[in-house]
Amino acid sequence: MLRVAVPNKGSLSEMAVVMLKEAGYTVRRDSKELVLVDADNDIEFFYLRPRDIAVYVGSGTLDAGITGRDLLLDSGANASEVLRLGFARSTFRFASVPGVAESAADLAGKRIATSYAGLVRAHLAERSIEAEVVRLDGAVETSITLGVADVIADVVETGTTLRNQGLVTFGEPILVSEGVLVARPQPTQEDRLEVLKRRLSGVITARTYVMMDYDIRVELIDRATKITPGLESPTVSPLHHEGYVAVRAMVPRKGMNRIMDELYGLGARGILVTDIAACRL
Ligand SMILES: Nc1ncnc2c1ncn2[C@@H]1O[C@H](COP(=O)(O)OP(=O)(O)OP(=O)(O)O)[C@@H](O)[C@H]1O
Ligand SMILES: O=P(O)(O)OC[C@H]1O[C@H](OP(=O)(O)OP(=O)(O)O)[C@H](O)[C@@H]1O
Ligand SMILES: [Mg+2]
Repeated sequence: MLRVAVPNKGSLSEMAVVMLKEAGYTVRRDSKELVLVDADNDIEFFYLRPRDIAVYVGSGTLDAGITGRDLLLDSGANASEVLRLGFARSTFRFASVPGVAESAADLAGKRIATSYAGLVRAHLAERSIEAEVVRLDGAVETSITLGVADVIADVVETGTTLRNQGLVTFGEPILVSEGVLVARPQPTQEDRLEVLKRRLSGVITARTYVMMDYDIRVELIDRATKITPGLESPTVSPLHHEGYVAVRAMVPRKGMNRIMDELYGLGARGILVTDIAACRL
């Protein structure tokens, strides 16, 4: 049975659970449930603190886990990213009151407050910058006002929290993060892990693409399939109505309206879009 860690709270938790559910797994119904066996799918889920997940996976106690790239790198655990999950996207950045620093070089001698001390220390060491790292649990944006730090390094998504505290980012982002599936470099249950990966990839594809169907005159088929090339090749079937074919292709959800307009302009009719409930490519 594959043993998998799932975030039990915080920004990653809800999206991780929704994704597992869409992938056909049993998910917990109440937040007091910490361990859940999904016997039908040969998998056991452990609901754990997001920050601890890479540690469990790296130590070999659990086979895989869902966490953030920033948490994985901060932990220094012997685990690596095996799939990007596309949710909880954020950057990890330095910030301060305007005028205090312009680039990483200005960090020398400063006090830097963060919840990600491992990540910040590694970043400073790579650049041979000597600075003091003040490790805090959260709400680090307030630490400058309260006088314990000159600079912060924290998760930035919309930038609202920083703005509310009168802070501005400086320098290049330390990291671009998102939810990821992590596992050990040489997993023991490789086949079972592959099934989990394939199921989660299926959810990502089903969210990213839609299925498009349309009818078009045979002589326009080459031009039409340039607009909808599909992932490998579109399906083209003859229609009872002579001179026409039906085309079916996956298209990116994001561009579907532009694609429909283009196809209609070319002469396609009966253009239908349907959601993909699940897939294995
Ligand atoms: N506003 C946000 N937008 C996107 N991702 C975020 C945001 N805040 C935190 N994260 C991500 O969530 C993970 C941290 O999860 P964790 O549960 O430790 O903190 P949290 O989401 O801030 O929750 P809490 O503050 O309730 O502890 C990291 O991967 C981080 O990048
Ligand atoms: O750029 P924004 O959209 O404002 O999001 C970023 C904020 O979200 C998270 O904080 P959270 O509310 O989880 O509090 P925390 O600092 O206590 O973790 C993160 O730590 C930042 O503070
Ligand atoms: Mg937080």
